[in-house]
Amino acid sequence: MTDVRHLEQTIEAGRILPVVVLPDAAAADGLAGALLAGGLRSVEVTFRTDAAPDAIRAMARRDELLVGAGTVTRVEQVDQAVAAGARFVVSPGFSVRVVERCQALGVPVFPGVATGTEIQMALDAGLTTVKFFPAEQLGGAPMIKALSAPYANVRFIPTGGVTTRNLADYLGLKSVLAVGGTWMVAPDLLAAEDWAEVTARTAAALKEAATC
Ligand SMILES: O=C[C@H](O)COP(=O)(O)O
Ligand SMILES: CC(=O)C(=O)O
Repeated sequence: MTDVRHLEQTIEAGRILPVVVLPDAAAADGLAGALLAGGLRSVEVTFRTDAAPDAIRAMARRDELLVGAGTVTRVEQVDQAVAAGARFVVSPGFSVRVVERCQALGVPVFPGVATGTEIQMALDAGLTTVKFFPAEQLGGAPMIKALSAPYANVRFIPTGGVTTRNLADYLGLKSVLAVGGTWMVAPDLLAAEDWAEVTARTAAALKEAATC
């Protein structure tokens, strides 16, 4: 059983959760090294490609990196993710079945929410940290601020359209645990295995986040 508080503290320390879509698991170790070199200690590897389980397995070998699974929409993906070494699970939406499977396995889960209804589903399931997705399209930081009024104990991980341009708007909110995004692990960088640029963007993002 993973200590959720400790895990959330690790994610909150960097305040950035890179969302990785990796076409080929062969690039996973290079990517892990690039993120660590940039100063990041947590990453979400999405099940948007078949490479996800092998990529998670490869990245989870690095003890200093907290590796989670993203875009987990089905129960069998929870099992695959956990078997590969994922320490947390993220979904773009709220699935009762996915949440219950994670809870049965003792794996922290951050379901996606877009409305008060979904936040209440999370609260009913005993969860107080959720992904807010797709953040910019849903109204961005002002929307989170509005939702935080009635749901004062909920922490959000906004993802979707977050970049260095609007990072501070989100991280300025107490209710935001961290922001998720792809800008430091953009598909063109991963395809080119441009680890120097991944490290540079990661370090720049962390530097900016530290000022918020
Ligand atoms: O795939 C990841 C999420 O959809 C967020 O993507 P984005 O940071 O490129 O908007
Ligand atoms: C949106 C997101 O983070 C996910 O697909 O899990």
